[in-house]
Amino acid sequence: MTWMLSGLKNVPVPTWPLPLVTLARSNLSSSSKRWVARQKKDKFAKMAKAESYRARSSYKLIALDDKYRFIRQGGKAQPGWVIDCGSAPGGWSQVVMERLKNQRPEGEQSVIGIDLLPMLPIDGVNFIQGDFTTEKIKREIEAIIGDRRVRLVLSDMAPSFSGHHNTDHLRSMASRCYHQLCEDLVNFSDTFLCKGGALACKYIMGGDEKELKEMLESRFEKVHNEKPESSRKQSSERFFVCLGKVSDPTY
Ligand SMILES: C[S@@+](CC[C@H](N)C(=O)[O-])C[C@H]1O[C@@H](n2cnc3c(N)ncnc32)[C@H](O)[C@@H]1O
Repeated sequence: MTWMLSGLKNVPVPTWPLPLVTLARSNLSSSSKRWVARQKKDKFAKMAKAESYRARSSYKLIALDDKYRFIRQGGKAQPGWVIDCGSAPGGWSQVVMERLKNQRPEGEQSVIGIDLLPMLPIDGVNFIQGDFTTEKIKREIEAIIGDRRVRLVLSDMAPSFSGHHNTDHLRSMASRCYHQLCEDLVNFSDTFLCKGGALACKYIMGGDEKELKEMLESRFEKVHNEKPESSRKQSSERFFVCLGKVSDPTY
């Protein structure tokens, strides 16, 4: 059985989309049953369903953007690409497209979504399946963006694990994997993000966040540390919102 450490919560959840009622009746561990019960009560899960968002995580991006306005810099969509790393199932890409609505020429794609997993199409989103750190994906991005700039990089990425681990082991592995993902993301934004551009990324608290913040502060004019209301209190995830990249991209 394959398990994924979801970015939305720090409990193992199955990676396939079984209906909650099936999960509730199946032979699940007590922690997974608690997760199913929480999902049924969860205000943001209900809102996501009602508003047709593919994930409750959409509300995390909505809260961050309501506060810092990085999707439409200056209140008006700026030319250039938005890259959504770890985009599947598509909740964040949906929010970006919604906020860019009527602000891009008809038929023009303005968002690149990248994920290890497949993602159902979203109008205006150019999806690439693969690992964002690989040369292959970087070449595909270069082919898409041509000489246009990338003005925003988003990451809600979460590492996935397989096998059976005790909780402490899983937590420490998660912390190390997140840190590596964040470092890879900083290198990625060094390569693609334009001067003046913004980066919003998830990280989890685990001891290395000071080092990560310093890396970001050396590259951006402002680095804000946020915990949106929709991020569960018991989850150690937080978000950095970094504004005003100080240098040009290197690609
Ligand atoms: C919490 S989910 C993202 C949810 C998404 N923001 C949404 O709102 O629908 C995290 C995603 O990160 C992806 N991911 C993890 N490592 C990755 C990598 N190296 N390259 C691309 N995607 C990755 C996972 O496959 C997973 O789908």
